[in-house]
Amino acid sequence: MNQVPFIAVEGPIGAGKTTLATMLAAELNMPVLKEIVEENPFMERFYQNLDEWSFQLEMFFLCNRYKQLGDTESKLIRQGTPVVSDYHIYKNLIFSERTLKGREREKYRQIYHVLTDDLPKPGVIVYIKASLETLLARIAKRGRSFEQDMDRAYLRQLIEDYESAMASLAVTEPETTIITVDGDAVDFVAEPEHFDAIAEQVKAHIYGGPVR
Ligand SMILES: Nc1ncnc2c1ncn2[C@@H]1O[C@H](COP(=O)(O)OP(=O)(O)OP(=O)(O)O)[C@@H](O)[C@H]1O
Ligand SMILES: Nc1nc(=O)c2ncn([C@H]3C[C@H](O)[C@@H](CO)O3)c2[nH]1
Repeated sequence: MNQVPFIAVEGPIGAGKTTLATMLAAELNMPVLKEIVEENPFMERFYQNLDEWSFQLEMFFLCNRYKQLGDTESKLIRQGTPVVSDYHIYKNLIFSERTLKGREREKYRQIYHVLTDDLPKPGVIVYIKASLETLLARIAKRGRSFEQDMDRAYLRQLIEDYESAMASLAVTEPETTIITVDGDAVDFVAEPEHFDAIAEQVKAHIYGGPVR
């Protein structure tokens, strides 16, 4: 890779993105970019009534990520500082295609492309995939009140949506390396060698991988 390394950790809700991104940033000595959650004023209402609040929630996430990634590009990447992020901007489309319908979905798509087409895209995505059981256990362990009654069907759908999205990114953005982590079998928190194996793969791509 001959450009400034930009790594994104992705996966469905509770997969361990923030945890792994923070660990990778420490290992690689890079700043970590974390998405805004608690400050989102629509989060609680969204989980109580998806149909009513999804457009506001998706727009809030989109505007926040647009600002964060714009700042990251100007203040870090363009200055030569590599970054690890706990999300990829594409997740906006993964969620919005699931939560929005009809005209709102169409309007959101247009705004998404206008805002994101020239944002920096990561060269490496670490995709944590995990079963419904694993995700539910982690969501329960983390204990955010607004997530505790999450509809299982919604989470199950998102697992599938993530699978399709990663398969489609592999085709539409072949220059992006996708490292898939089996979140059911690999425990990068409890097993140092599991984390080391992921970190080695990332290092191989950013320092020793093919020149992009
Ligand atoms: N490999 C793991 N083994 C056990 N617990 C884990 C593991 N990874 C993360 N956790 C725990 O699971 C919970 C969710 O992790 P985390 O917040 O990193 O997920 P996330 O993917 O960033 O979530 P979100 O999609 O909501 O942003 C946390 O309590 C974290 O400590
Ligand atoms: N609908 C929707 N769209 C998004 O872009 C999005 N990004 C994150 N989330 C939800 C998942 C966790 O509950 C919580 C923290 O990740 O916020 C989202 N929900």
